[in-house]
Amino acid sequence: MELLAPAKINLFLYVTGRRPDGYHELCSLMCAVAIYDRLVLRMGGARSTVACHGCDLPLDGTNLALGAVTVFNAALAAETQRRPEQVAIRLDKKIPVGAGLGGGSSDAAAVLKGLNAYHGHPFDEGRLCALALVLGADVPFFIRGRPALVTGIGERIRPYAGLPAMDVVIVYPGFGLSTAAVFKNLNLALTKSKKKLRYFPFNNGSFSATHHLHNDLEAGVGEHFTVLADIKERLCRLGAMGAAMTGSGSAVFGLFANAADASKAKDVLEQQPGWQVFATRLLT
Ligand SMILES: C[C@@](CO)(OP(=O)(O)O)[C@H](O)COP(=O)(O)OP(=O)(O)OC[C@H]1O[C@@H](n2ccc(N)nc2=O)[C@H](O)[C@@H]1O
Ligand SMILES: Nc1ncnc2c1ncn2[C@@H]1O[C@H](COP(=O)(O)OP(=O)(O)O)[C@@H](O)[C@H]1O
Repeated sequence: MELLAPAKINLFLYVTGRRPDGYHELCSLMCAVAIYDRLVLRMGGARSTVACHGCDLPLDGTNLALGAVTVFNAALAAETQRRPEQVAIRLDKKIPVGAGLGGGSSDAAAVLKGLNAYHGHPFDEGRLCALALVLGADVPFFIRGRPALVTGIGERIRPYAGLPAMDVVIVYPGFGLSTAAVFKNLNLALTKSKKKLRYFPFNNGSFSATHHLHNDLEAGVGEHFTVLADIKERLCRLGAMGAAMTGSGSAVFGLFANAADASKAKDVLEQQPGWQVFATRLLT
């Protein structure tokens, strides 16, 4: 079975609070983009394995693709009459790791959905999302896959229809960041998000690339990595309607009105040694 796992960007991300268990409450507009990891699943065998191509990831249960097999098989054994099977996964990694592009989460969601289809859909989408949340806060979004307003720590997902088709240039600056470390470094008192959130037309307004891009995690990361502000400025000079860091970084994206402008910006930015640049589009 062959699966494609798309990356995502956070068009805006507000941190609205902190739970007693340390996780943060968010309000984020998320959309998948057309950059894909490719996974090939071979069913059967004595034990589940993962082999990664294109990057150096752990190959044990901490690999989110393999973790998804364990979570799925445990639920299958406990909640249905079906017999779990071991799975050998080949993962061709295209999404930069630790970039705020959700690659690991998307790999996990793709495996959960793929195994669910293989076994004849024993779980509905709601149950799959609950299994996904065990693997990571971002994983339920990828189960649904459509543009969404995401709240809670990532488990409340409301489809959002107000996103226009847009072209996106994503710049990975050559280093990844740890999501946990970025949240730890956040000064919640400075975000004052609840007040700012009032300005977004949640119910039926449409998204504006010039007004609504925002990321509460950006200031803290930007203090340590000034290259992010540099990337944003260069994207805007090259014609982006707006630019922001995605998720907990390190990647920065710019939104463009058309594919020709996005492609021109990519050609310029990828001259920079160490940067990996993608010209892609929102999967609206
Ligand atoms: C920030 C976001 C925004 O979309 O994306 P990324 O930048 O990671 O892609 C997500 O909330 C990340 O989701 P995900 O990457 O699945 O996070 P997890 O593995 O569940 O959590 C890693 C660590 O980040 C912190 N964390 C994560 C999510 C959240 N809502 N609050 C948190 O405080 C916690 O310290 C947690 O231990
Ligand atoms: N299949 C996977 N793909 C990417 N990262 C993975 C995977 N499995 C585990 N990880 C771990 O997850 C962390 C980053 O995940 P990733 O989804 O790439 O970044 P982000 O959370 O910033 O979007 C890294 O520490 C990486 O080792």
